[in-house]
Amino acid sequence: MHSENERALESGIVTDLSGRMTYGSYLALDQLLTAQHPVSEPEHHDEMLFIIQHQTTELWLKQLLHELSSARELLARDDLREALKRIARVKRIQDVMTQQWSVLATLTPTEYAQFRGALGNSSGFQSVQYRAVEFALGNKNEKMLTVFADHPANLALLTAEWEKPTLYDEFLRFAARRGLPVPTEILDRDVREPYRETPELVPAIREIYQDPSRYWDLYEACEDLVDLEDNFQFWRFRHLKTVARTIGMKVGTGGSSGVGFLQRALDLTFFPELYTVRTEIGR
Ligand code: HEM
Ligand SMILES: N[C@@H](CC(=O)c1ccccc1NC=O)C(=O)O
Repeated sequence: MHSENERALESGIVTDLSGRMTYGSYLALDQLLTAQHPVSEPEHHDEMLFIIQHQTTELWLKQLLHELSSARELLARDDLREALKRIARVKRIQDVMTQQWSVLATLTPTEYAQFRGALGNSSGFQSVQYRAVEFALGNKNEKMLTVFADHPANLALLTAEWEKPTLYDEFLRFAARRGLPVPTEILDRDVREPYRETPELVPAIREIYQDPSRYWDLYEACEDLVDLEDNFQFWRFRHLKTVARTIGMKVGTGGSSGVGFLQRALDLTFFPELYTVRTEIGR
């Protein structure tokens, strides 16, 4: 059929692109594709993968922040349906981020050890976008700001996030406007503090779970938030497991104990009452 095994270009295809917007110019590919700078000498083959894995994750983190900020604003404007649309996308992005660990898992401890020394004290712990996502979801920690003291733009980004209500704060304010008994101590809380479990909130959540058809959109929203937290924990878990298989129990380049430090993040929760209510359902 196609004996030459070559596709003819159609006459309408634009090939003279001078002075026009192009794929590369629109996407700033000259910058994006020249931003990989291996530091190992001689250059280690696997360092490129290490860089690309982090850079792609940072791009997705940027998109997560974009969606989470928008979800929060939509909730503040009482537009729960649109906010849930944003969260649906967040969940899909988290799936990709978690799946992506399997690529880095092809990096053996032997290979990584050959360029780890070149990384100095750099560490994912210093990811400002990761920290901003954690803040947006309620895991606020003022001490984390000190890590960015050397970088005014990052410090400004994270400080702004630290001062904003979390996604859960906005959801609970919305629920209160819908007439649910959200305690005022939550509505008036200092949003720069980590979100802490408030037992007095559980009855409001229980009301939603006991009568789904009455509160269908809120019910759906609660389950979406639980999905989001689950997904976040899956990402943390895959990170932990990748770290364990790559550096074992070595201390981290960022100065932490390594696996033990990452393990303790798995005990954190963004939406505690959404889990507590599960113990009470059907009682
Ligand atoms: C072989 C690959 C990796 C190893 C061995 C590793 C190791 C570690 C270690 C030991 C820590 C604790 C902080 C420290 O003392 O350095 C850490 C934190 C962190 N890493 Fe990685 N990591 C790897 C890949 C990645 C990738 C691909 C990302 C994606 C951006 C990432 C993001 C993070 C983040 C966000 C933290 C802070 C976690 C928290 O505060 O709970 N890491 N990593
Ligand atoms: N903390 C890692 C180093 C590391 O993974 C890393 C180094 C530079 C930039 C990002 C990194 N990723 C996650 O921590 C280690 O201790 O080997």
